[in-house]
Amino acid sequence: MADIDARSVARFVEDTAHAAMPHRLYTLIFPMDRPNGKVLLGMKKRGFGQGKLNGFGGKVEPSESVEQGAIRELAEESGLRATRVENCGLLLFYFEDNPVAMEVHVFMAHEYSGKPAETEEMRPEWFDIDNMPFSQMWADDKCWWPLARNGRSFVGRFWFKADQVTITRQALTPVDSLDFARNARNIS
Ligand SMILES: Nc1ncnc2c1[nH]c(=O)n2[C@H]1C[C@H](O)[C@@H](COP(=O)(O)OP(=O)(O)OP(=O)(O)O)O1
Repeated sequence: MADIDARSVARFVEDTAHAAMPHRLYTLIFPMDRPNGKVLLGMKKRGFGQGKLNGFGGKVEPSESVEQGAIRELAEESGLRATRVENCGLLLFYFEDNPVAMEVHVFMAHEYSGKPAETEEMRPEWFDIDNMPFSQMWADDKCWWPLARNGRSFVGRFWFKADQVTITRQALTPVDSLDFARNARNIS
């Protein structure tokens, strides 16, 4: 699974090559119900990733932190208001037909209020954390979900073909801390 060590992944995110590379910031947040072993996913009804089950999230606005963006997107897409979140992963996606990389900051929501409600963008549904519907999710999710599910922080890089299904190369590693990702910003 992991083909490079944690420091080299961290260095990649920090180094000048990545810093100079066009990339856009996104969030991805998973409301967890640990006592019942459940996670809330949403069926994406429109736009990028339509027809896939995923966590909630989207583009980070210039005026907000990635954490604020994750909480906002969760509220907009599911109706839940997160009150305790944890940054658990960083995913970098490259597509062969797009020069702009996606830098996705992954969160777990451990405490939240409200009831999940269908929105224009997402249809929420609870799933068993040990029986995830990977065949309906992005192809990378089955690689890193076991780390997230077990409370490990991780950094992953995935190179996709234009079909948005086929992964041609990947690197995934657990990390002790995601502090190095705190200064994330959009590069255009
Ligand atoms: N490969 C993969 N695995 C897991 N999750 C994702 C991917 N690729 C992705 O894009 N994602 C996630 C990251 C984000 O949470 C969404 C994509 O955000 P998007 O819906 O395009 O952003 P919004 O800001 O909500 O979009 P609009 O409102 O402009 O439609 O998927």
